[in-house]
Amino acid sequence: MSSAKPAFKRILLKLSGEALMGDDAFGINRVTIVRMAQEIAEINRMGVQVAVVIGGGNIFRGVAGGAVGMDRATADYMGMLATVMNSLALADALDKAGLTARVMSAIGIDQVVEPYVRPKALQYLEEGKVVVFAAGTGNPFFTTDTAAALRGAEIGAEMVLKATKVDGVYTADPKKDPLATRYSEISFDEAISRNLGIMDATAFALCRDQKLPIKVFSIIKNGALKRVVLGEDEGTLVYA
Ligand SMILES: Nc1ncnc2c1ncn2[C@@H]1O[C@H](COP(=O)(O)OP(=O)(O)O)[C@@H](O)[C@H]1O
Ligand SMILES: O=c1ccn([C@@H]2O[C@H](COP(=O)(O)OP(=O)(O)O)[C@@H](O)[C@H]2O)c(=O)[nH]1
Repeated sequence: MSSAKPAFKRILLKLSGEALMGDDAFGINRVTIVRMAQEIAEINRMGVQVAVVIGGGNIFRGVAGGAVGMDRATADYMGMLATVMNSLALADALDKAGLTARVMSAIGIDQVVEPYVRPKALQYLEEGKVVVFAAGTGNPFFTTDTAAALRGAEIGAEMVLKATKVDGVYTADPKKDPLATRYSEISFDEAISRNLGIMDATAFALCRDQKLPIKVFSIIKNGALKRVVLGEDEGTLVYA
């Protein structure tokens, strides 16, 4: 076991919903979610307080519903409910990995999970429990990236760790432009002015205003989360 000291006391981890699909076409891939839970358990055991915001794109995306003629706000509520399902699956996997996880929802569904109450979330984190924030911000027209920025700021996280399908922020979308190159770091102002599609502008602006740095790194690469937490060179740092 490594005796290296983590660089953070409290982090907010954003997991892309689509990344939960693994190699499947949709839904939650068992192997992927179990591996993620184990990686979270590893950093939690190093003494890092971990809060998680999870996306819902593997199940439903509001924009997709809106595009086929659904009322956008209704479609967004469906997207938020999708994040609740992912949160329950992740909490279950975290429990099986030996951790204690608590899911807190931004929308009231008290029979399923407890509501988000900030002091309660802080208490859980202090106790070493992993808190999974479900239902995004609780508002349509937002994303779970913005929820990650919001909750990260609220709980006083030192950094937002965005685990996604790409291994950092590129000069252009690397899935569309094979010539795109990766930044090792980039300022919020530059990321916003260059319109880099890795995160929406609302999330970037909130983190910039709160001086909350973001690290974008690969969810696919084994051990990347631990390397980020140890302050090693991994992914792209977005700074204020
Ligand atoms: N400049 C960029 N650098 C890196 N990734 C980008 C960039 N622009 C767009 N992307 C896309 O952003 C996605 C990562 O964001 P994420 O929120 O995890 O995905 P999604 O919204 O598809 O669930 C990547 O799959 C990548 O294709
Ligand atoms: O505060 C929020 C967070 C999410 N969503 C909805 O939930 C969906 C899933 O979230 P997201 O697309 O951010 O997930 P990810 O890209 O991480 O899979 C979004 O498309 C929105 O429809 C929303 O309306 N408000």
